[in-house]
Amino acid sequence: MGGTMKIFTINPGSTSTKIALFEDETCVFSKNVSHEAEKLAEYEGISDQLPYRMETIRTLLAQAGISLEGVDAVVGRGGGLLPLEGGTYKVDEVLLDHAVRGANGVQHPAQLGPQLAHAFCSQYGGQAFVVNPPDVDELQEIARMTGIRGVDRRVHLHALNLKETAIRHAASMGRAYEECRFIVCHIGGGISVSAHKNGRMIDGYDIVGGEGPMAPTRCGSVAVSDILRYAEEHGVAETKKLCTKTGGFVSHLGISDAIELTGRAKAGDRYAGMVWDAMIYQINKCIGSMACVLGGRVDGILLGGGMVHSEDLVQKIRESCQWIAPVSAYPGEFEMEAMAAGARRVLSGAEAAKTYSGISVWGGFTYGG
Ligand SMILES: Nc1ncnc2c1ncn2[C@@H]1O[C@H](COP(=O)(O)OP(=O)(O)OP(=O)(O)O)[C@@H](O)[C@H]1O
Ligand SMILES: CCCC(=O)O
Repeated sequence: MGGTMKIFTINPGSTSTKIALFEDETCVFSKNVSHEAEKLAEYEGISDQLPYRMETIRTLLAQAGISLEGVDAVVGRGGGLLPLEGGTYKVDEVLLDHAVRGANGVQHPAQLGPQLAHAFCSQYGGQAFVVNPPDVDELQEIARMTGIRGVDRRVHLHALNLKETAIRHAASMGRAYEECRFIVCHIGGGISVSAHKNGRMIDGYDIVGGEGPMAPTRCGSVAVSDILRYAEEHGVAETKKLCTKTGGFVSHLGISDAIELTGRAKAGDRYAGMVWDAMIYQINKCIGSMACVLGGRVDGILLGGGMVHSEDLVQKIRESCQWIAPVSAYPGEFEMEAMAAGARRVLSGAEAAKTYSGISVWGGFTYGG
C-alpha cells in the first residue's frame, strides 16, 4: 500500500465518545464529547444508542470540516465478544452480530465500536477493525482453575491500553513485546493488573466480575461469605452493581473522582485518606501476585490510566514494588493511538488481520478425560 494511511478511530465510553483521525502516525484531529446521563438513559440497551452516537460523530466531523472520504480503516473499540486472543480483528458478520447483542452477556459501551466502524465503512469505504477489545483473554491454562468444578476463571481487562503500553515500553528498551515479561496496570475508572509473558497476557483479574483491587466505582475482590451476606440484605441486583458501578470510592464516600478524594484526604479527611491508601495497598498486592505468576523474572512494572497522574500513587507503588522490577509511569492512556497502530500494522502488512471465530478461546477443562 502506498501513500498516507488515513485511519479513523472511535472509542465509545460510558459517558463520552472519543474520536481521532490519524494520517500515518500523526493524529490530525481528535475530540472527546461528553454525553448527558439523561440522554443515554433514554436508550434501553447499549446498541440502541447507535443512531445517537453516529449523529454525534457526524456533527463533530462536520463542525471540524473533516470528511472521511478515502479513509483506509475505521477502528472501533470492541466489546460484547466471547473470549478471544489479542490482535486486530476485521469486523465481519459474526463479530458484528456478537457486538450488537453483547454475546458475552456483559453490557459495555465498547460494543458500539464495531457497529460504528462498520457503519462508517459502509458509507466511506475502508476496512472496519477492532483492536484488543476488553474481551481479550489469553490466560494460561493453570490460571483458569477455581476451587469450584465447572466454574473456570476468565478475564475482562483494559487490554487495549495494557498491550499498547507494553509494546511501547518494550520498544523503549530496544526489544519486542514478544520477548518481554511485564506486569502492566491500568489505573483509571477501573483498575486492571495483568501479567504479560512473551506477547501474551497470561493472567489478570476479571474487573467486570468483581475481581482485583477496589477501584473508584468497583468493589474488587471480597470474601464470598461477605458478598452472600450483603446480597441477603440488599438483593442480588444491588450486589451485582458493586462490581462496576457502586463499589469502591462510591460505596465508601459517594464519589468516584480520585482528584476529589485525594483533595479531601489532603484537607485532613482520614476516611478518604484510608480509602485511597487501601486501594493502593490492594493494587500492590495484585502486582505482587503477578510477580509470582512470572516467577519473579519481570522486566518492568508499567502503570497507565488517569490516576497515574497522581505522584503520590506512583510513589507508593514504587515503595512497595520497586524491588520486583523498575516501575515506569505512563499517565493517561494510549487507546486511540493503540487502535490506529493496530490498523496500521495490518494495512502495512506487518501483521495479518484476525477473523473472529465466534467461539470462546476457552472450551473448559476435561477433568481427567
Ligand atoms: N492528578 C490526579 N490525581 C489523582 N487522580 C487523578 C489525577 N488525574 C486524574 N485522576 C483520576 O483518574 C480517574 C480517571 O481515569 P481515566 O481517565 O483513566 O478513567 P476512564 O477513562 O473514565 O475509565 P477507564 O480508565 O476505566 O477506561 C479519575 O478518577 C480522575 O480523578
Ligand atoms: C474491562 C475494561 C473496561 C472496563 O470495564 O471499563
